[in-house]
Amino acid sequence: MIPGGPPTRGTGRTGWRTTMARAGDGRRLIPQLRLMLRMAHVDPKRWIAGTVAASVVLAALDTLGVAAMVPLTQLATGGNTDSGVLAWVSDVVGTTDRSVLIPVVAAFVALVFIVKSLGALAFRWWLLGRTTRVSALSSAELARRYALAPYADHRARRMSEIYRNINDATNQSSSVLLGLVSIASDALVLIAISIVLAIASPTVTIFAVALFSLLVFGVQMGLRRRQYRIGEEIAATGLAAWQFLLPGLDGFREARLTGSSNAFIDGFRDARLRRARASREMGILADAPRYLLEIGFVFAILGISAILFTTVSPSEAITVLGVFAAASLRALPTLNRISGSLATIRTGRAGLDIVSDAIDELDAGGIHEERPRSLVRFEGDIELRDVSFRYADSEQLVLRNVSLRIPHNTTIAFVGSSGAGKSTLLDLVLGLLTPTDGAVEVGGRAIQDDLAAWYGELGVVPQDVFLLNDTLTANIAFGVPADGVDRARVREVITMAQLDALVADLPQGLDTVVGERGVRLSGGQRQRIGLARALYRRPSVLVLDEATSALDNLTEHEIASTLAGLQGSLTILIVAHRLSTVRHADRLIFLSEGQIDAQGTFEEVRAQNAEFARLVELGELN
Ligand SMILES: Nc1ncnc2c1ncn2[C@@H]1O[C@H](COP(=O)(O)OP(=O)(O)OP(=O)(O)O)[C@@H](O)[C@H]1O
Repeated sequence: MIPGGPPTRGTGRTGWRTTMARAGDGRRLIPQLRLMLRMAHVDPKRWIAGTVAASVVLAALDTLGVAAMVPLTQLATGGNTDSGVLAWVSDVVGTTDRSVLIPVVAAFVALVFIVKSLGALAFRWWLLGRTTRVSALSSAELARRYALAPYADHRARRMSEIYRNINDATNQSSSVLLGLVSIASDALVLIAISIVLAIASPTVTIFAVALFSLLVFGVQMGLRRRQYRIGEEIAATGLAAWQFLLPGLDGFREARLTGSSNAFIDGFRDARLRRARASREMGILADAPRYLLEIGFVFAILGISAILFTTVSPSEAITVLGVFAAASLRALPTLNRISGSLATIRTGRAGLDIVSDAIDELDAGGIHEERPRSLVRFEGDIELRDVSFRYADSEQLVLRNVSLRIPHNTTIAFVGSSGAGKSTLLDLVLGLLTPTDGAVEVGGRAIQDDLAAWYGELGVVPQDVFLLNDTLTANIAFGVPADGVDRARVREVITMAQLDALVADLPQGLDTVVGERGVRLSGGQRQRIGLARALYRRPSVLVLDEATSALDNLTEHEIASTLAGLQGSLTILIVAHRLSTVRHADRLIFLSEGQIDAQGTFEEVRAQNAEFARLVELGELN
């Protein structure tokens, strides 16, 4: 573990501590599973009906197969064909000749087992299909809720936890579902087998059921808590693995330059090794009951033989033993599967707890509805009325009673020293953050009333432009399906963002793949693509957040002239440290410690505010 590196265990609401406290809390299981099925848009009633129907058919076939062993063993041991089951069988087949009856009954038994095995395989196929689908759909739904969560909540989350929850925890959760359904259908089979055995010999049945129940119950009670713990360890190590992998690979440059790549990967390796140990223990604890059951079976055979050979005739004893052996042949794998399913459920519970806690937390935060651009548009001046803001995890107000009117189609630049609150103010105007007090209105309407409509008005150029691994066109039309892209508009914004020379240089022009696996672009080129992307949407408000920081002087000058050309035709909001970017704004807003200290033209603010004058002098805005 690297000093100061990521903790190996989560401590958030969805972390391991909460799960530890609840290990074994069976009351939450059904509501949690219902929640998961709801997330996957699966109707539990149809699911349960299908499972019960299939399980009943399979159990009936099982019963038939085991029951058919009675006449078969009776025939083999020379039982009388004039009475009982054998008389009925001879009647159906139409002969009492054993050389005909034995192969016919044996063929029937074989047929029943084949049909039952194929049926069981089909049921498993269906069940696995349903549970893996639930896993995929609930994972996608969780990802959707994370992606549509309020921005402030998102910023407070750890990416490693989001990745772990969306991937590992949903997989663990669906294994609980699979385990439960498997147990339900296996239990039906066991009951059916016990009924047949009880008809053949009640004493043997009571003995066998008591012995196996005791074995299964005893072993499972012993394993219970350990299996929960293993599930928690798997969830915790999943989180730890992401926590080391992300800085090691996402933070590649920093890791390389600080010589900490190996330390991060060592942390990742330790987490994976811990997980491997937990997985091994999980496998052993799931398998161990099987061996104990097999030993139990041998004792059962000995015990039953002792009972039978001392109480009934040898031929009757052999018949009952034959039925018992056939029943055990079916019951043992079923019991083993039940032990395995119980292990899966217990180790999967940690994941289910994590997913349901995450959903509770996401639901409490609310969800942003994405809608197409509304017909009722936001038009007019932007007005901040007495806006104060505090981040949820902090006591201090970052902005205090800010009141400000931004007239329609003007260009406003926000300036101030680092930490003054510029980006926070911008996020409030964008509607990404909600004021703690006060309101942001446009044309007299609060933007929070219809955020989707407000977002439709905005074109935002961030400091760090996110590039899709796709063509330049797709990167500019961001999110618009290929057949819906307005190529003429793409060309227009390419020119506006001073990208013509770049396009001319690219091997396939606008259709060149850029980004991760395509042509690498410089920081300045990325920022210009960001500008083209923002303009493509024909915004009525263009927002640049440190968006010219990576441009060389010449490009910055050209972008500034593009902005100057746009000035007056739309509202432009700029946060920048560069003097040349903010110099020609209609108005500068100087922020200091969360309040507006001065506003006016560049020269007016310079004359009014000593701190701003000093920043200009020090070249901090240059
Ligand atoms: N998520 C957060 N939780 C708590 N405090 C925060 C959070 N984000 C920012 N802050 C604090 O809010 C204050 C304003 O930050 P903000 O990023 O708005 O400043 P800024 O003027 O844009 O700074 P810079 O020019 O350095 O980007 C800072 O003191 C910062 O530490």
